[in-house]
Amino acid sequence: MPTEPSLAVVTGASSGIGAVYADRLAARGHDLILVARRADRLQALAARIAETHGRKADIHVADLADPASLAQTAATLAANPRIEVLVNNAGLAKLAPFGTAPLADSLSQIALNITSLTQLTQALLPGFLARNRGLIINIASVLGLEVLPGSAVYSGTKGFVLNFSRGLQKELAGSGVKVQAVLPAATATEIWDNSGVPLASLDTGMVMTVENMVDAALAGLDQGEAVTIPPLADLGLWQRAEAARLALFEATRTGRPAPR
Ligand SMILES: NC(=O)C1=CN([C@@H]2O[C@H](COP(=O)(O)OP(=O)(O)OC[C@H]3O[C@@H](n4cnc5c(N)ncnc54)[C@H](OP(=O)(O)O)[C@@H]3O)[C@@H](O)[C@H]2O)C=CC1
Ligand SMILES: N[C@@H](C=O)C(=O)O
Repeated sequence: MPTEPSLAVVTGASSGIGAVYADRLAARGHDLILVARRADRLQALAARIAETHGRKADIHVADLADPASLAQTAATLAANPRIEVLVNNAGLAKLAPFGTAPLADSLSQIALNITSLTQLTQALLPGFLARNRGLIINIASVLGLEVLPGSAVYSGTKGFVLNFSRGLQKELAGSGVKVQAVLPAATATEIWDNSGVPLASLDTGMVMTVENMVDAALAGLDQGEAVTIPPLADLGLWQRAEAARLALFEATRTGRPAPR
């Protein structure tokens, strides 16, 4: 009996990193559900995917920062047992000093980067666990590891994505459900011009193409990496940082105040 190809959901598929993930997952044989607000962009991508890869891409137009639209999206996805992959990619950056930034900018970053990612994961995970099969790719950022002036809220949201992913990885260990956190560094997408820091103002030598970013992230996935930092050549740096982080945590489990 021929089986239907698995379905991959990509949020924020209308541009940048999400659009390339959609292309690459289609090339790997997945049908797709493309989620974002801009229907015209999603339709154009769905047509390209059908033509290039012969895969079916449905579009789901939603504002994931809007609670009602998010709830409707979560319910629709939860009801689809063919979904095997969730790429939590939709994200927003507003890079400005917190003290003077509009509160709405902070809250919209939290709503999209944290709340929607959490709610969509919660919607799909029970089905993944019931079928003991699934993959969740959470797009964080290297700005989840470091904070620059102007990135307090954005970095906070991406720190959440990294730690949320770590928690899921521990809870799901031994199951057929895998979670990868991806921490891109600067990548040439629309996010920059929308963030208040124009892409053209960045040192071009530090900016990756979207295609290179996604292909490196998928190479990390294929090698079983739990956390992938696409431009990081020296994996030992990450391993030493992780070892130091765990040693620091262990050193707090004394139950006593430090002598100082
Ligand atoms: N580019 C970079 O340098 C880096 C990016 N990242 C992360 O990568 C992810 C993708 O960003 P990137 O491709 O760069 O940026 P883009 O701005 O190109 O893409 C963002 C995507 O999110 C969607 N989106 C934005 N707001 C909403 C919303 N309210 N509801 C639904 N979808 C929404 C957009 O679609 P639409 O407007 O049609 O709704 C778009 O498809 C983000 O999580 C970002 O934080 C991490 C590190 C570096
Ligand atoms: N998305 C970028 C900031 O706008 C980043 O995470 O580096």
